[in-house]
Amino acid sequence: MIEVIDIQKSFGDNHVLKGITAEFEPGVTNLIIGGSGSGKTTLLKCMVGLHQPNEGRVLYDDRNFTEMNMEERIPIRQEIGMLFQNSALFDSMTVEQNLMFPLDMFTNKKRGEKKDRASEVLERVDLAGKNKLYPSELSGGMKKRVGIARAIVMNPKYLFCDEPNSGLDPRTSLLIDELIQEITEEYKITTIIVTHDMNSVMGIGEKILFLHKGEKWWEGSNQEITKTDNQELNDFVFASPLMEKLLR
Ligand SMILES: Nc1ncnc2c1ncn2[C@@H]1O[C@H](COP(=O)(O)OP(=O)(O)OP(=O)(O)O)[C@@H](O)[C@H]1O
Repeated sequence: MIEVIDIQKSFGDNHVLKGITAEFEPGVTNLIIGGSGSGKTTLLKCMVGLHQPNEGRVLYDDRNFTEMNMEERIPIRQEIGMLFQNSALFDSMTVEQNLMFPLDMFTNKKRGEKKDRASEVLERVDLAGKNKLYPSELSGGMKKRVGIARAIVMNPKYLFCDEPNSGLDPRTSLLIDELIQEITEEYKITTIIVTHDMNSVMGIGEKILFLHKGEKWWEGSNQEITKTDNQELNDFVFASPLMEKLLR
């Protein structure tokens, strides 16, 4: 479980996060949603240590990440998988080399073991046999799958996904969402997804945190989100006329 307790973050005079407190459970997909500029990415960066919050704490299974120095954070960092918006694969490396990169960096496994692990995770994301391809030879959806495979290659306890559907068509988005949800359940990962995609919210929003102007405005599930009378949340959920038609 990850807990954030009273997280505050400012950039100069811009008070972006105004005291966020939340819990993220393992084995379920936790979504952070909100309008542009509401502070979603800033919260995610505070959680993984890319930003230092001005106030508050981030606890990884009761371990106070915020007060650790760089060296003390290493074991927790190794338990974190990250899926970036653009998949962030190394273009000059094959799929297999991309997958072996974290294993080369952080483990003493033998080459054969690393290759086996790369093949194992590729199979898990339905890309068996694509080891020798380069990212330029893959579709956007396949790149995301490789990104997911790389994020889980170290068997993470925690998985952070920043806009996992950006740039994908609706059908591929759905498949990527389902894959993330399956992996989360299967390996009991604490998964946190930053998104503003309402399809994802309705599809895999088991636990949803809605940020508004740097505050936790609402939290609940996708079952509850369409029934709230919270005005700002309704404005977000029903921003598209299609959602209005389908869900009202
Ligand atoms: N490194 C930074 N330096 C200064 N200001 C920043 C920095 N990062 C974010 N901000 C500011 O923090 C606010 C929240 O930005 P953030 O990226 O967290 O929002 P968001 O909810 O993720 O938005 P979006 O959905 O558009 O990605 C914005 O006003 C932004 O300008």
